[in-house]
Amino acid sequence: MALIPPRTPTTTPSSSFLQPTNPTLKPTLFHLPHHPKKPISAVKSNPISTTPSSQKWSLESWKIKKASQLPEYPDKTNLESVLKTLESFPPVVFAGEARSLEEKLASAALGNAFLLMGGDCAESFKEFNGNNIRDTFRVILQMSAVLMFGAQMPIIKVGRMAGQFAKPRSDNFEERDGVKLPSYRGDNINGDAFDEKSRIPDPHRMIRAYTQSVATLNLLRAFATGGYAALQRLAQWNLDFTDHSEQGDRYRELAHRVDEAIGFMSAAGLTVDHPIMTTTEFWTSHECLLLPYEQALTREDSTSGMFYDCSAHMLWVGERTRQLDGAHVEFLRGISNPLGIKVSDKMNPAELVKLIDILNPQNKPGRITIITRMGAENMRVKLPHLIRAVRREGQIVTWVSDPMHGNTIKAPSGLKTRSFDSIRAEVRAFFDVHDQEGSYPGGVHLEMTGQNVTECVGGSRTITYNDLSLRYHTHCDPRLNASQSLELAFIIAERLRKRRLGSQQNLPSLTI
Ligand SMILES: O=C[C@H](O)[C@H](O)COP(=O)(O)O
Ligand SMILES: C=C(OP(=O)(O)O)C(=O)O
Ligand SMILES: [Mn+2]
Repeated sequence: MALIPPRTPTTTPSSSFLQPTNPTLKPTLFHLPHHPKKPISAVKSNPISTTPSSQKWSLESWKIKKASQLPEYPDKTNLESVLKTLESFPPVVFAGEARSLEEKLASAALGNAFLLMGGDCAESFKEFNGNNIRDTFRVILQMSAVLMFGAQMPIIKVGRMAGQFAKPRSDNFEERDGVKLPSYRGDNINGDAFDEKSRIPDPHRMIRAYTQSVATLNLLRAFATGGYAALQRLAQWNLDFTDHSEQGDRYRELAHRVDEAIGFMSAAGLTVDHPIMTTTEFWTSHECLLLPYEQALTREDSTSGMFYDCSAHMLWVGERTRQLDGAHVEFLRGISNPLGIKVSDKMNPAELVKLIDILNPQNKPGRITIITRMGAENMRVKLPHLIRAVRREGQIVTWVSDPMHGNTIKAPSGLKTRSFDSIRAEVRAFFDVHDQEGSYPGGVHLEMTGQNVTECVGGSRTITYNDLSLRYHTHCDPRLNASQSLELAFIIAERLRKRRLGSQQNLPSLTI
């Protein structure tokens, strides 16, 4: 893999990174056409202002666009020097891996695989240790086993891990007891302690985030391929605290059935020590928010001549930064990784069609995952129109539900939380709408952890408002704990199972 040329010094070293520093960098080579689609006729007359995708893209073309949610670094020289260092560092992932994830996502778009994306809302420097990484990985493996059992199709496992640091915020400031400070924006930008110094954006945090990402991915790869993830060990993934719970019992029962199936395969002479059985594939993703960092880790792939953001396999654009003519969309259209688009109830069908066209002009399957997050009621009203508009244009996308971000509420104590019931209701609405529209529910995107935290209320081991403060450790949004995650996986698996049986027997309606 060829590395990008060293950053050309800016003419005005102190200028904001919102200004172009080197407009002569090579444009990307776009993919060859894969799937012809109809012209975006419905959108041609749309007044929404856009970036013509014919305009030249470069690594820095985002800098002349309006960028929301980016920090203003006080010391620009320091920033430039950190970015140069990051540019000289090795990529975190390899482009070929991102391409292989894209292929898997293409099969989820057609209903032949299911995507499980999960991890912290915000990774943190403080909670960086092997046990946390292992526990989140382990609960994702457990959920994947449960889903695979129900769906009987491949489960694509993607962690919100090894790079999920930067956070978009609703408010630029936070006020406590009459003191007003800039908001915390993620450990790669500033600190969450409520004091003036912590809240100043510090570019050196990007170096720490990079090293943490690399170490996290190193351990994930070791777990995925070193024997920990072998299907024969399915029973051993059970976490201690699910031992005497409903979820633990259900999981044990499933593990027992898988063990029996493996015993049967082995007796029949099938090779159960094949890598398919003893290793797993695991990918990483995060929100493509902190553009200077993402640019610094973008490399031209020597095997394809295309640019890949090598900070993660998959990147997504957030609900707050997905403006058609904004900097984040401009950056993302030129990188070749598979992309997610977060979509709330504020998105209208014509705008979505246009955004997909900007980011995937060649209509490549697997390139675009639409992650809807709007609450159950909005979902039932809005999602059908989005699906129909995308289908009318012949655009191929993978539809995924994020049942977390449309359901955030404030507990009486003031802590942010989400109720398990509203999360389940949104997942149910997602499946109902896809059944109704004849489209494919391609996956789920969850904020979750392997730890026994008390951040979301409800679940079968009920967490109440009063319990929230017991183990509320998140740096940003409330996460499902391991037991709640597994419970949700069983609910989704049952829905996938019914869908499978329904399609086999042509049953008309399916319910959770
Ligand atoms: O994770 C998503 C956003 O960063 C988060 O929901 C914003 O939270 P806020 O509304 O407290 O700023
Ligand atoms: C910021 C996030 O989501 P959204 O952009 O959907 O609000 C997130 O996934 O943490
Ligand atoms: Mn979040």
